[in-house]
Amino acid sequence: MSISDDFHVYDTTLRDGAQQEGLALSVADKLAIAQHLDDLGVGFIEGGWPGAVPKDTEFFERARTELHLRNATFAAFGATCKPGAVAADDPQVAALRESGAAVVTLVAKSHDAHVERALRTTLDENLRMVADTIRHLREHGQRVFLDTEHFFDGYRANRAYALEVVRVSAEAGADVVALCDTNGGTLPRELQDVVRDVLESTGARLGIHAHNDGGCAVANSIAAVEAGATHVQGTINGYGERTGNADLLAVVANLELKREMELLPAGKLADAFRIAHAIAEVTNVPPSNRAPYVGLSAFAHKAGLHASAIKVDPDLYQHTDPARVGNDMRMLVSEMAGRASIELKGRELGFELGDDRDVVGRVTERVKEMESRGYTFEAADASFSLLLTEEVSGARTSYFDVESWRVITESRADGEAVSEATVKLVAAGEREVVTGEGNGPVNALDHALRSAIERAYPAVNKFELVDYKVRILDQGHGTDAVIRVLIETADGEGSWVTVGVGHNIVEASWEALVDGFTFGLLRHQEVAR
Ligand SMILES: CC(=O)SCCNC(=O)CCNC(=O)[C@H](O)C(C)(C)COP(=O)(O)OP(=O)(O)OC[C@H]1O[C@@H](n2cnc3c(N)ncnc32)[C@H](O)[C@@H]1OP(=O)(O)O
Ligand SMILES: CC(=O)C(=O)O
Repeated sequence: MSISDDFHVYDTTLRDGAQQEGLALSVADKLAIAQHLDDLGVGFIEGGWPGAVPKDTEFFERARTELHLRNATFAAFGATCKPGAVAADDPQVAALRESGAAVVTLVAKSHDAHVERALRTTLDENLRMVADTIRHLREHGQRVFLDTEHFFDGYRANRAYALEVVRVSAEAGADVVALCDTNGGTLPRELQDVVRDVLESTGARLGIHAHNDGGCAVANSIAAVEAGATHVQGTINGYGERTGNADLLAVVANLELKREMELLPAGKLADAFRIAHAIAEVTNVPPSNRAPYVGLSAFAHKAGLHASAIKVDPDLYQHTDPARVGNDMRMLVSEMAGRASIELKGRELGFELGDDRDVVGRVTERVKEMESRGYTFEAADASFSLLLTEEVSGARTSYFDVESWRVITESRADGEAVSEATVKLVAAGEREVVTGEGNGPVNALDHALRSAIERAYPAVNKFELVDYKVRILDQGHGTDAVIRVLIETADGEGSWVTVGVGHNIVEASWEALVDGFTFGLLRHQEVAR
């Protein structure tokens, strides 16, 4: 059962979202996403087009027994019957009937040129197809929503016909007529005027289905709701064909937080961040950091002036409290930092620096100076933490003293290139001279370093290099350029990022590697010996 019929939050991630280039969902993926959507509390989940896409037919079959929805109602998507045919005899309409979905969302033409040129039939025949299919499904006990393809372009070309499609649909029994901005090029003010006119002229219950080709899908959805639409369609993370559909979480968050509408079950908006990211894991499409509300950067502050005001009151630089959508405020430390940024970031990392103006001043200067040489701390919290520890305690955290390291790469007779590293260091009073092999120089150094210190610090065996990023900073200099390396290390419980910079890629990698191990040992509360 849907939560409330007064306003519909209608998700089409599994149908229109799946039309995104590069997104391919298995039936298991679709079931997992449907579960997340139900947990979020949307009213309707459009599961796909049974009868047209075999996976979607299977999805509806399996969903019946494998999913027990608490909040949402399934909708099956499909087209009206064909020109010259009756709905009762149409195999695709039969598939919609047999899907078991309580709701069928029919797509119909509402633009005269599409009826005549794409459907190759008359305007009257299209109206008959729409009415016949709606009536047929209603007689078989299904609720019908109607998606009017290309509605806004159709309205511009032939207002009377576009309105007639809405009227006929409502009279035939469609509960909602969703006006579709299929090509996504309509602007909010025009869209709002059209929605108002359709509402006044037809009295039908209206919905909105907006695409983002002009970058206005969320704004258009809100504009439609403000003009009287009571059904809003969209997708999680704005997935969809071309530039995507309206990002449903942004639409809902805006309406709940800025218009005081209650659309999801109480408290569920605070799951938005978690669910957007959980669904991105299933789709295997990296989530955009810059997504409104749920992006990692949505509440990340970099400019020093912002931080100084946020110190007084976070609301001074935030449009809403990130906790309301399950996100967090983050401070970014960079060359644009001021004292306040350092103080707030320090607090985030567990350092109370408020009373120590000298330390804050020194750290600010060091960050600016190091960033001017190519370091970046905003993505390397662990290196920044080590820097802070050094300035607070007066000494660099050190678990081992490196005497020297070297690495060679040889091409063997079999054509394979392998690297061998030698590391000489003193750990816990013992001198170690250790070699390590690897499929590249950094891999070899990683093996040698971990062998050299594992006797003194066994925790190092839990560390794993999970990501390695290289960036050439002054590209004009070719092989003489400055190189920045970011290394992410994990220990099964979490991960941390360190940075190294140098003219030599191996030298930069070594710096990031040593910081990575040092931070890891500190994290495991190993005592430097
Ligand atoms: C705007 C949207 O995103 S709507 C959703 C679009 N989604 C999809 O297309 C994904 C699933 N689609 C499919 O699997 C296939 O396209 C199918 C099974 C629907 C149809 O495949 P085919 O029969 O091979 O036809 P094809 O895709 O080439 O053409 C579509 C046919 O539907 C007709 N059609 C288009 N819109 C409608 C409509 N609203 N009502 C009835 N028929 C329609 C077209 O005129 C065309 O008919 P024709 O075969 O007589 O020329
Ligand atoms: C129905 C649909 O997906 C559209 O018109 O964009």
